[in-house]
Amino acid sequence: MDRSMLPEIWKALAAARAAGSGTRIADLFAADADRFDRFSRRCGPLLLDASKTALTPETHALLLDLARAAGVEARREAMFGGARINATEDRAVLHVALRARDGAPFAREGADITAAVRETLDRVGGFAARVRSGAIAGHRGHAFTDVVNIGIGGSDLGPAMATLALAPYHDGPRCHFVSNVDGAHLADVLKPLNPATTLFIVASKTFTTVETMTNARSARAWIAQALGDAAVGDHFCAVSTALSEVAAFGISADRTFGFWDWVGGRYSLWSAIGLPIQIAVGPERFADFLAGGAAMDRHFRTAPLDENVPILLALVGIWHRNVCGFASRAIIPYDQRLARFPAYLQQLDMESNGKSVTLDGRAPATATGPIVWGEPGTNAQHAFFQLLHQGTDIVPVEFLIAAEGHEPHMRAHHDLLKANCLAQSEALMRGRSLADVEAQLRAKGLDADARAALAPHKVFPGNRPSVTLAYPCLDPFLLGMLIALYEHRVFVEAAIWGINAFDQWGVELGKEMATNLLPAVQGGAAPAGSSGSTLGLLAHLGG
Ligand SMILES: O=P(O)(O)OC[C@H]1O[C@](O)(CO)[C@@H](O)[C@@H]1O
Repeated sequence: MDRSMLPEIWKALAAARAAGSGTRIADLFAADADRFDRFSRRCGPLLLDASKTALTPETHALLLDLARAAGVEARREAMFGGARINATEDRAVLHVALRARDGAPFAREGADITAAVRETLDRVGGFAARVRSGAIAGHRGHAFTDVVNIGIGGSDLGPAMATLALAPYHDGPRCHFVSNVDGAHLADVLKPLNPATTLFIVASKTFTTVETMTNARSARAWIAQALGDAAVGDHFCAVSTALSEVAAFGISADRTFGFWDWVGGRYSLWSAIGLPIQIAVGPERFADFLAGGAAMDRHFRTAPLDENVPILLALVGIWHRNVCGFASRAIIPYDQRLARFPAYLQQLDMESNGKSVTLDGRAPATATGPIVWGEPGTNAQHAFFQLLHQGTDIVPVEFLIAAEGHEPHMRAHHDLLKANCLAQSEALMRGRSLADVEAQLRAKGLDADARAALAPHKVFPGNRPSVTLAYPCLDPFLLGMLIALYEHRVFVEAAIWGINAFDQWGVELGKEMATNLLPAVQGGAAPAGSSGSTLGLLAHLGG
């Protein structure tokens, strides 16, 4: 099978979708007692249930053919083998090497990179351990009570999301995250902190990102003003691939942790960028986190396509995006500590797959990455679920739920959380018919006119798809599995679409224009060609 077969398979999928359009998801359960088992897959403690979608054995088989014809397996091997699959940046994509724990060598250009990875992560772990114990202290000898990570995008979202997710394991200094160039962010974070007990991590792959460097310079001034210039070195460390830029900023080599151009920013929390996670929960739990990622990698690489969890999650994504035409997907963790997970996935998914050009420079034959959004349940139910249940757009939902919370003394809370999560996927699927609504209203004693006026508003169309990821408990290992699962999902979808998931040229234009506009904001002339709108806004906002 090869890509020349894709048009035929897309056509067969469209035909199967049209043929099945009269069948509701709920009816598929009635027709198949094994539907849950047929469309659920497991990887260790993680279960993916895709049975509440309109997939049938026929469409599932076609989707698997799509993956085969698109060369997903060969591309997967190319990634694990260190090929330069990020063609537009001429880079290998080897974040999987960061979490390899079984001693298997990872090679790039024929050279084993495992030793360098191990050495750097051991250095990071050693530094984190000494910050945690107080062996590394501030300029005046006080142990660090607070750590502020200054970074943005992949140098922020991963560590911020994971640190919150692992809050029950947090036994190190408090960790804070400053990303926005809006001075409000840094100011509000620093307000309650004591410079003498605060350590800054400047996290930037390039060490040129304007937001991060601006925040880092302001943080340096904050330390210098409170403790003197000589204190700065003791209160800063850095994570970057640009070691000379770090040195130029004034951070010493023994407090600088490198990584490599083959680690994309949005795939970097497994690297030294994970330093805040290591400081928060300790190197041993970070090792469990890496082990969870590695377990998902092994599964992704070795499980047959039909048993492969990332493959199924990707195929469901393709089904909804391309065959059903749904423009977005909602990520709803019924897990408050995954509150930042949707934002993290927005970068992972949308920066990777928000592309309109294929690897060979053409327009894609199909739509590519959907809009990804979400918030934790149950809060989301009281905010935007109205639209999910009764709106005119269908938004497939991805629910996440743990069997157990970390608060055994609050069992009643977790029972309610679980019941709500399961109820929502069931309600989205089943809906409520006009006949049912009318019967309910009749039972309440409403007369015919009142029933006719009210009933249409209380109808739920149903037949709205969702998948559920269920796991025993959100621990470091499980979190590692979950993130790696979504990374591989994004990878498989990109392989099917034929796009490069590892570049991000789409962020450049805005950065360039901001640089050009800065002088005008500061009272100078506006760049030639500025639109009337921008000129009007500049005048209104003032220099
Ligand atoms: O780590 P850096 O180099 O500061 O970049 C931060 C983020 O900026 C981006 O390049 C997008 O602007 C992301 O891909 C990256 O994660």
